[in-house]
Amino acid sequence: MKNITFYKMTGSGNDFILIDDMKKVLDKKQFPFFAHKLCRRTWSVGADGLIILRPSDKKADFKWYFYNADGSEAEMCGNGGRCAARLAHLLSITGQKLSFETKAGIIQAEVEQNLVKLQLPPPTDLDMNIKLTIENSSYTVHFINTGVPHTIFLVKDLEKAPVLSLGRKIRFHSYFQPAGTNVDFVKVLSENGLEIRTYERGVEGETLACGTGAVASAIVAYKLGLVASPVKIKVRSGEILEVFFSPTLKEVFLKGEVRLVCKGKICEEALK
Ligand SMILES: N[C@@H](CCC[C@H](N)C(=O)O)C(=O)O
Repeated sequence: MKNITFYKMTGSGNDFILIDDMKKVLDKKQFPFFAHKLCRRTWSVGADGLIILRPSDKKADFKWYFYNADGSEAEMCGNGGRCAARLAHLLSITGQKLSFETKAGIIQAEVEQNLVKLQLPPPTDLDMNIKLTIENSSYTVHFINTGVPHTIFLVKDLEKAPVLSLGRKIRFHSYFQPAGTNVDFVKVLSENGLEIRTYERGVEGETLACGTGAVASAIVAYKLGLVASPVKIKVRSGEILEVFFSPTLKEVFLKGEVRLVCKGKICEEALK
C-alpha cells in the first residue's frame, strides 16, 4: 500500500478516498482493512468511504469496490459513484459517457466537467407505512432499496431532528436486520423540493450528503403524493442534488457536483 497514489474527492459533502487499481497491484483481501484505516479522521486521510477502481469482468468500463469508513462493503453509493465516474474520466480510463460494475448492477454515468449524472438501478423492496415502536414511542417510517437500504422518516423540523440518536435506533432496529438500513430524515419544502439529513450505515453517524438517500427520499415522497419529478434535494452540506425519474420508476437519475480535492501518496503510518 505504501507509495500508492490516492485521490480525495467529495460528492456534495460526502467524501471519499479513491485508488486507481486498474493494474490490480493491490491485494483485494486487504481492501476492508485499508478502508477502516484510511478513512479514520485525524489519524489518517479521513473520509466517509474508500473506492477502488479495477477492470470489469462484465461489459462495463471498470468495476468498483466500495467500502464504508468502518470497512464494511456496500452494494452501491450514489455520491461515491459520481466521484468514481469523474475520476475515471479524468484519468482517461473512460470517456464522458461510461458504465461501471457494482454489487447493485451496472451503473451508467455521464460526466460534464464537475457535474456528474448517474442512472441508478430501479428501486426495490418498497415498504410504506411501517410502524416502529422505539422505547415506548411509535414512529411511521417507509423503506426502499435504491442500491442500498434506506428508511425514510418525514419530519417538520429538520434542525431539531434527532439524526444521531433516533437514526442509530432505527438503523439497528430488528425490523431491518440483518442488513440494517441508512436513515433519512426528510422535510418537504415544495412540490419539487426536499431537504434531508442522513444517518449512514457503515459510517455510523450523520454524513453531509447521501446520494442513494436523496433518491430514496424523493421516491418515497413521490409515492406519498408529496413531490413530482424533478426533485431538488438540499443536503446537510447545503449543496443541492437533483433526482429525476420516470413515472414507473424504471429510470432513476441522480445529478450533482463533484470536486477533486487532492492527489497524494499513502504513507505507511496512515495504516497504523
Ligand atoms: N453515501 C452513499 C451511501 C453509501 C453506502 C451506505 N453507507 C450503506 O452502507 O448503505 C450515497 O451517496 O449513496
